[in-house]
Amino acid sequence: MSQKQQQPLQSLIWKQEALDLLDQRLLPEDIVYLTLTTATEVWDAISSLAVRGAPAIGIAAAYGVVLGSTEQIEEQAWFNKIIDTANYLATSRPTAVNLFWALDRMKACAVRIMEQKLSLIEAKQLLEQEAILIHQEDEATNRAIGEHALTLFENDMGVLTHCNAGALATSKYGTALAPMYLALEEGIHLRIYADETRPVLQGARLTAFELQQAGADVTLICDNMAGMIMAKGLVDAVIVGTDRVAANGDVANKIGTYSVAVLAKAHNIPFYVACPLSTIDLDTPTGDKIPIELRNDNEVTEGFGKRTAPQGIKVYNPAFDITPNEYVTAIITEKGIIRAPYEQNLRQLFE
Ligand SMILES: CSC[C@H]1O[C@H](OP(=O)(O)O)[C@H](O)[C@@H]1O
Repeated sequence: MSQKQQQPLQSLIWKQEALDLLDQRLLPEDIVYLTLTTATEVWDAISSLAVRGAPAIGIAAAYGVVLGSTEQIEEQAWFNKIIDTANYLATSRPTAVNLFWALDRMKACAVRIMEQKLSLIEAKQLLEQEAILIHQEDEATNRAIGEHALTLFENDMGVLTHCNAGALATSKYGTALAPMYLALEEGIHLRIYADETRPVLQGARLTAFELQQAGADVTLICDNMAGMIMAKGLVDAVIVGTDRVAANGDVANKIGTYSVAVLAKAHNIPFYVACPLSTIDLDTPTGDKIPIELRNDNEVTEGFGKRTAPQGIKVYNPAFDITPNEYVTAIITEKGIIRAPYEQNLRQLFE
């Protein structure tokens, strides 16, 4: 890796009795790792966006279940505590389906453990192994997503992305940013445009940061500039992450994604969504059934310190929006590139 390229920071580091979590609220200025030792601390970290990004949220919650399994006296109480802890962590944020997918995996692991009549020490070790497996699988999954996505990009293409679906939103590589990391490895030059992504600025604070650290050609733009650079012919493709894909291919992602998708369609620019199978929710039939998180007014009126709106102003702050499937050119997964008709083609991924 050249001097100017640096390994991306790890969003989560499991330390057996503790979870070290990169506090993404402080990036890009400060690099601080929180050491979490309880499920409550993990809940707070997810809810406050200290850790964010669908896969990273799922991984953190899985470790949160392990942290909540320590002080049991007998196996039924241990099992009950595991289920209660998982259900508690499920209340931290409503939209990213990876949270619930990871917690369901941990609960299923606890059921398997109970069938084996193990000691509590052995039980906790198996539960910890499941969380570590979720974490390790994510890295391989993201690299596979990147390999499939890179087949869609050519040297010197302009690629726009929204929010942060990079290494900071996952275990490594990211989903939408995975092809950008692989392009760097293979010497393919991509001109990357990162939307700043108001109001929490995941694009400016996180995507621009991690891609600059990696030595990528990244340009930061305000969200309202996306249409203009598309009109100037600077964008050849859009690729974003997602927090939940409905069974019909509708996509929930960071607020502003729908606007980018409509602009891309207007300019005949392909709009790609990158995600692992764990983000595809066949139990939710259409995008309008995906719960959209509403966050605090102050993210809009005084984000990062300075107040930028009158006191008492009404605020609407949905953290996500829905992009209907007709705007989605393809969904790129670890199993390959999925195109319409999404209903049948997504279901086939799980057969
Ligand atoms: C790879 S999932 C990233 C996904 O999560 C972000 O939301 P948040 O930062 O609020 O967790 C955004 O929707 C990204 O596309």
